[in-house]
Amino acid sequence: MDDHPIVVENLVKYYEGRCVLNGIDLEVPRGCIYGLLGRNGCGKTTLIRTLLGLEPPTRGRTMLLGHDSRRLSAKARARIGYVAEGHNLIQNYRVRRLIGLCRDLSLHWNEAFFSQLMETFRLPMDRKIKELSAGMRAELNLALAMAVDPELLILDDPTLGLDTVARRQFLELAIDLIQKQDRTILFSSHILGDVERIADRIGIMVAGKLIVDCELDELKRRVRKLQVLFPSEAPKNLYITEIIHQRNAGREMVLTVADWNPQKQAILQTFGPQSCTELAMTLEDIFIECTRPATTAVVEGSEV
Ligand SMILES: Nc1ncnc2c1ncn2[C@@H]1O[C@H](COP(=O)(O)OP(=O)(O)OP(=O)(O)O)[C@@H](O)[C@H]1O
Repeated sequence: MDDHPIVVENLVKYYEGRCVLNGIDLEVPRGCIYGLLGRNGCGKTTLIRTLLGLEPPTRGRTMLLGHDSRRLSAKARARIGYVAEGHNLIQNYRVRRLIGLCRDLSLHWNEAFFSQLMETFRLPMDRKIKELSAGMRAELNLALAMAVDPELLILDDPTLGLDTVARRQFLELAIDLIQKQDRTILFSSHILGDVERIADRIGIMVAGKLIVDCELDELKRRVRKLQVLFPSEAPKNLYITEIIHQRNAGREMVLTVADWNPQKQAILQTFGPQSCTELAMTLEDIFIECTRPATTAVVEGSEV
């Protein structure tokens, strides 16, 4: 359990009779930066809130740092940093006062690291929270979450509202934190380039299910996009399993497939293609293919 600060077992969550988390299993290893992806409303925030014990599961359970999320002690909570989506902070407090309050309340406050963050973000200490821009609020929230020197940092869309420079600074800080101290980070984001830059493990959720859960390199190795040209009309059905997406246009077929291997290649060859060219894929391409409405393929559980 210690090697996996986040454990999710068969998690099911219903809201008003509607299933929003549908049997999620997940283990995030220590020292990992886990990027949680998914289209709007697929259940990322609900999963994160359940992990933190802010929402009860309907079935299954979640564990943080070896403790059941529903019974996290104050001591365990002190080892976890959390930035909620939307950056809710006490609006009438001035920045300086809020920082003081958080410093007083926290069991572990890393002043040196916090000063480094404030040096980076340069926030106006005497301004009220409600007078800050959305980006400034995001920066303050991040700084406060990181300053408690968390062993586990959970961030729900943390760079929402940050400009390009601030986003890059945040990503560098996150990498710093993880490399120096072997901490674990789980973050959700819609900015695929950022995720690709820092995450080493990826989860992709579709309609409450975790359809992808593997290392980023592994995901890129396993999901292939092929442009295949046939002498006559491209066949409608290749009888190859785990096709994520297939688009036919006359003699041409563009195929996105999980777990491309020699057996599948041999099946393709029986259809006598003239040429088969592999197309480069970014994480964003893979994400788009995996979250298309017709997608049923699953790329998960690949323990590397
Ligand atoms: N308190 C709630 N009561 C009822 N339904 C809810 C509640 N919270 C979330 N939902 C629903 O659960 C589903 C998942 O929402 P959630 O906020 O987890 O998605 P998300 O992936 O974080 O979306 P986004 O990327 O837009 O933030 C949505 O259909 C949402 O409307």
